[in-house]
Amino acid sequence: QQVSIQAPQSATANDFIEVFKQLSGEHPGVRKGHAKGVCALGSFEPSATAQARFDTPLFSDQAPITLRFSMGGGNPNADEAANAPRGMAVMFDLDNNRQHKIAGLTTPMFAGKNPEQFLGLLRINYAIAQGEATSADRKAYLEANPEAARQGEWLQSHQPAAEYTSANYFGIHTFYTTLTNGELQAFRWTLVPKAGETLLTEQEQKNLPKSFLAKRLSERLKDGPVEYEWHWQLAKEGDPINDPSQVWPKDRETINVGTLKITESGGESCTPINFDPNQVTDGISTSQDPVLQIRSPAYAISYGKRLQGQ
Ligand code: HEM
Repeated sequence: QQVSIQAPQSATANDFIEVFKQLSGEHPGVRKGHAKGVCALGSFEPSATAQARFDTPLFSDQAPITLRFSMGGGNPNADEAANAPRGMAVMFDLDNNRQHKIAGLTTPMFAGKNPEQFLGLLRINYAIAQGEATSADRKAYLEANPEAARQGEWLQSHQPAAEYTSANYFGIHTFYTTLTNGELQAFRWTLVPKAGETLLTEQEQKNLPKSFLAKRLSERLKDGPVEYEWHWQLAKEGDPINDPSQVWPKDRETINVGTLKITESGGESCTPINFDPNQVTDGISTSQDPVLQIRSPAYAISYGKRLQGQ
């Protein structure tokens, strides 16, 4: 197979399921992305500011939440000390049988401005693993597709968090919310641990076993709940809406829309959930970010396969 430094012309949800399988092998019954993870439970308390400014049932009342923390990638035995993205997914159980879902990463940006750039990067990684391409090919690809390089650069220049609950998680994509005056406002979210970030030292990274995050989580929760503030950054005219490889300027107005409190971990309550972030409640809508859009069919294929034991 010829290695191309151009991103492919097209990328389908099935292309991703295929390349995840190539990169990580077949693991029947588990998620095709973020295969390794742990469930948690808790509650969400909206802030008075969120209730005053945004017209959505997401902020009507306190709500139970079901969460899953995970390692990026399709390997259920992933090394948790690696400089790799981690995920946090939350389902909010709202009144009147409504639900809202979010799923973010520990990196502020994604590895590509569109699915094609990300797919090209994964294909080069696979070609390298097969001995059919070299790191020079990868470098040439990233020079031709600089947006696909940003997430990797960020990961190389930041130590991973010491615990699942001591990291910031970024929603990355743009969503819209309805203001109480009826206008639409574009926003991006971040979950910020109230106790702050703690990072692995390079020494710990070398010595830790492959799996330590689920244990650290259950030990942490023995000391009491862990809390996150949920920050919504509001767009200004001209901010990139549909490009998840670009972050917005830090000075944008940011609202603390509420507190997520995590009380328990373990069990299987999150296993049968498809945390598709396009499944939003009333008063919230999705942007046309093509990476956000392709997540629905990719998650649905993965969900269907794992429910069938494939
Ligand atoms: C082309 C882009 C992407 C593809 C093809 C993709 C694919 C997948 C797949 C197949 C799953 C497993 C779903 C399941 O079986 O329930 C998954 C899980 C996940 N993805 Fe993505 N993803 C993409 C982009 C992103 C982005 C941009 C983020 C964060 C902003 C993200 C965060 C997550 C998280 C946190 C999970 C784990 C959810 C859980 O715990 O169930 N993904 N992804």
